[in-house]
Amino acid sequence: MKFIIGIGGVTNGGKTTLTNRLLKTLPNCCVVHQDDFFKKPDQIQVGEDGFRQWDVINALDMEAMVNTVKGWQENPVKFARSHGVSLSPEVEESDSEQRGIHILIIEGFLIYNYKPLIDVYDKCFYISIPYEECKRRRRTRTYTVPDPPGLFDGHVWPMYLKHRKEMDNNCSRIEYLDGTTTKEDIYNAVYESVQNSLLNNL
Ligand SMILES: Nc1ncnc2c1ncn2[C@@H]1O[C@H](COP(=O)(O)OP(=O)(O)O)[C@@H](O)[C@H]1O
Ligand SMILES: O=C(O)c1ccc[n+]([C@@H]2O[C@H](COP(=O)([O-])O)[C@@H](O)[C@H]2O)c1
Repeated sequence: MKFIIGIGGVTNGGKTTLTNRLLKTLPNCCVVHQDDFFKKPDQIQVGEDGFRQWDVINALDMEAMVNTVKGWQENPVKFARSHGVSLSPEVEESDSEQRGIHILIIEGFLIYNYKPLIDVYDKCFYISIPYEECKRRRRTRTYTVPDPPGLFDGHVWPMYLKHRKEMDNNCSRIEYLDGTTTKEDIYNAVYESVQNSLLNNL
């Protein structure tokens, strides 16, 4: 069985933290990080506001991201091996590539704002945190391209609000998580919800 989990959420909401924990506990679990598909800085347009427009879907090579997801869908065993993910004995010892549960986590801040991806998820999660907490966490973070002064209020947060509205209209299956509760509580809620869905799908 193949099963795809979406972990979306606002920047610094805790997506990577949650994903890394799930990767350690879910069987045969691979990941696709949306951040790995950012285009190069010289390909990112400068907007009328004077900022490079990083927080829009065009800043990402979404075609390449979808192709990576398709690669997993076509052969999750091959994908796991080529990404150094260890497989359960049930899968390793079987002659059939189809045996066992294969899980893919798709993690990122705009994973529910791109039409070709919306229908791939078996489970959709979204982590939110309030403005002040988001701004505080973002200040402690260094991206490959550091934030210029004013980027958060001038671009990041307004784009988040816009995409959030778009996403709420696009996808009705999302389970919302409060990113200000503890890492442990968030992980437990998601793990339990995934387990229930896996049992129902068997
Ligand atoms: N539940 C939480 N409570 C407090 N801090 C958190 C929580 N989850 C993540 N963080 C912290 O917030 C920051 C951003 O987390 P990260 O998982 O990298 O976010 P994202 O991948 O959504 O951008 C990190 O410093 C992380 O330790
Ligand atoms: O990873 C990069 O190359 C990169 C370069 C410039 C900006 N980013 C920021 O990455 C943010 C999304 O990632 P995340 O992990 O904070 O959800 C988004 O708000 C962008 O402004 C990321």
